[in-house]
Amino acid sequence: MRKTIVAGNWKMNGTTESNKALLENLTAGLNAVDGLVTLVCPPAVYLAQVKQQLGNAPVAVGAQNVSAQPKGAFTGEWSLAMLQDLGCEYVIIGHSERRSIFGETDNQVAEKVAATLDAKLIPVLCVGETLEEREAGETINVVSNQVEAVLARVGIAALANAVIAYEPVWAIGTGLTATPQQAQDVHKAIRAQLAASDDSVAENMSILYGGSMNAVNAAELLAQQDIDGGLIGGASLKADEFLTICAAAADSRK
Ligand SMILES: O=C[C@H](O)COP(=O)(O)O
Repeated sequence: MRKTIVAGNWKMNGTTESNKALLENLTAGLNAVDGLVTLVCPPAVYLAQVKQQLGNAPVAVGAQNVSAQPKGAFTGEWSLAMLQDLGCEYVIIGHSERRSIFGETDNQVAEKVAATLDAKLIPVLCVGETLEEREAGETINVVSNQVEAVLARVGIAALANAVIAYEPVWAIGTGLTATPQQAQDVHKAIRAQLAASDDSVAENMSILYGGSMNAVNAAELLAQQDIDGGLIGGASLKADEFLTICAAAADSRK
């Protein structure tokens, strides 16, 4: 059975104090559940703090981005070796904010995924369409091209070690959520795309939904057959909301 993953993307939020309180509340309320991964992705400057505070708690730590370069004169960047050094296990790659604000291309995203897989960390590859693309009926094409760019670079066998997150851009931070059916349709299409290369990779791939997932709508989204967790922004900054989503994810496995 594929893993269910509840990932908190803290984006550019937090302070040493607020991180400490958030993690205290989170770990106090969290129940370890077989097959359920709870993941937090703080800003890079706080990765060491978060990793240290979590200790042996059943919460994995990920970065929100990484350089595909191994080392050297790349001011402002950090490497996979540095993330390994800190004990990070996951890296969010190709988030729509990286694509739209920082101009990351499909090729750059593919290089980052390839480097992350080589380093034996787990990439969380983000894909998703804009509102214009959805209204033009292009959703499946857009998402499938984003997946294909990575598939063509790393191959299906390596991609088996990744996680995919479908995040409709129009639902991110807007309070607008894809309906469970809209999300399920895209997740199903992604799985079918993978199955065209390898049935077993497709069957075992965790495909997360992201875009205004919260304590109220999580259960219904997570009940969909092809939704295997969430990539949560705003609601991951509140321990009680995030814990409610984790509980809904645990229930969805029953
Ligand atoms: O990475 C997380 C997504 O961008 C979703 O963010 P949101 O839950 O604030 O809409």
